[in-house]
Amino acid sequence: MSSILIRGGTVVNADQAFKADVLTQDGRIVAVGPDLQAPAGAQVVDAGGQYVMPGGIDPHTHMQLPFMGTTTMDDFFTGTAAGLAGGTTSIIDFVIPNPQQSLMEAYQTWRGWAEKSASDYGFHVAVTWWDESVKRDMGTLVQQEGVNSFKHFMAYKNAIMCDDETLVNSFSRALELGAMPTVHAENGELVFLLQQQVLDRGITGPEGHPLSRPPVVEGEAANRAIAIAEVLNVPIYIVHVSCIESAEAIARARARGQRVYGEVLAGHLTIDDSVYRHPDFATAAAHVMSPPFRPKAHQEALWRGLQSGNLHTTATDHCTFCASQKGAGQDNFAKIPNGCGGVEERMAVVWDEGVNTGRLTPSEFVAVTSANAAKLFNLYPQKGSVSVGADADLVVWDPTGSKTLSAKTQFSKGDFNVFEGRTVTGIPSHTLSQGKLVFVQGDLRAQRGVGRYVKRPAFNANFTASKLRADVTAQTAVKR
Ligand SMILES: NC(=O)NCCC(=O)O
Ligand SMILES: [Zn+2]
Ligand SMILES: [Zn+2]
Repeated sequence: MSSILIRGGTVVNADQAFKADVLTQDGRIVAVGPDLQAPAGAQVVDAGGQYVMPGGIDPHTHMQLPFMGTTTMDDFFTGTAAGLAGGTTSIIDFVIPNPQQSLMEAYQTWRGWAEKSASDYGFHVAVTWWDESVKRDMGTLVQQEGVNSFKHFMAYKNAIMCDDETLVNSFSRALELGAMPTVHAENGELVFLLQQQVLDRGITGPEGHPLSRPPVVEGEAANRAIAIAEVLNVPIYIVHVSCIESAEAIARARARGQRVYGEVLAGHLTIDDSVYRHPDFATAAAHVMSPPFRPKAHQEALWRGLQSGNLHTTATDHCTFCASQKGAGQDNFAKIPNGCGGVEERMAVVWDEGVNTGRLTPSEFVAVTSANAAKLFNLYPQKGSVSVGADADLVVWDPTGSKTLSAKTQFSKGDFNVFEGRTVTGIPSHTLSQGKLVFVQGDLRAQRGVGRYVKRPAFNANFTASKLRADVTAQTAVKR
């Protein structure tokens, strides 16, 4: 039996914050309340002056991803370990089948890769093509494997991009199954065209990347995906919302009563597009991800989206490539592998820029770093809540602790840190995963292979309500 008593802290949940001790036993929270006694043999963590919060859930990572001719630096062990160092105790990663590859085959491959994880994890599965076997496999994944969300890339033409026919088929199937469709919203045809045009103008460096993926390209795809979801009466989740255009598309749809949810990345909240004009190729290329970082005005709109409740989760899209991998696009920005890190820094960056500036309360911070993702992907309250019976995935958060983020001190295997030199105030002092201390005052004790695959059952309430609404508002024929 292993037990930990976290004493003297302020428990922060998404709905309230209160002074209480937290007792864990065998991987679960068994008591939350004042003046708890430590059972014999329990370890005691002094949380005086600190917050005790649900461990972060990063609903968008890519560990060990084969992408654009190479594979990310962080695998499932190093990436989840880096997450634990930053207070993130669960990730939801992506199974991405090649077009024509069976979904089940790809799913089994990713499950194998993920066995080395140090923290708990789940998978969204991408639908990159369509036939009857895809439809059948979606059913197996939901009903037998605990996958309740499917991803659709509206970009990456000639690779994993979905056309509208696939979107419509897959969204319809997701509705039948009670699974959440999610989209990477960028118009891949326009990106393809603009990449050619920018290259033809002689712009071959990383500064061409944002020129080929302007906000309107993201806005068009977000509007299209939302419209398809509206017609089909299915909820939809838009990943890495980076700009005013797509944030407004979500806000408009929600104002019409549509169930649309939005995710925003720590990077898009804090980094602007000036990085692409850095004179050093490696520095500029290290920031190449899609959608790209945007002019500053977009950042404030994303914060307002989180504050207003029109955007719901914060993620990282953690997808690390090193300088030599990014060098594949030395003469052509379109060949630079897309992706940046952040799983280790998300919590601290969102706290520092969100809570320390008064944009978010500590409870709102918990909502956007864990509880909302847990609710949207049906993990709540097992995850995302400090309550009796929940998993003992916790972070003890020191609001006065400070550190300067850097590639030199990060645990992530990438050789670059997009938050380099940023000093953040508010950092984890302790992280607990499955009731074990895995990070203590800078000492990372992550263990390879102890992370568990977490099954996420199909949805009920949102989907039942959407179906009921469709029935109530159904068109009727005139009886003549
Ligand atoms: N975001 C990115 O640039 N790389 C990972 C794949 C994706 O999420 O689009
Ligand atoms: Zn994406
Ligand atoms: Zn991604």
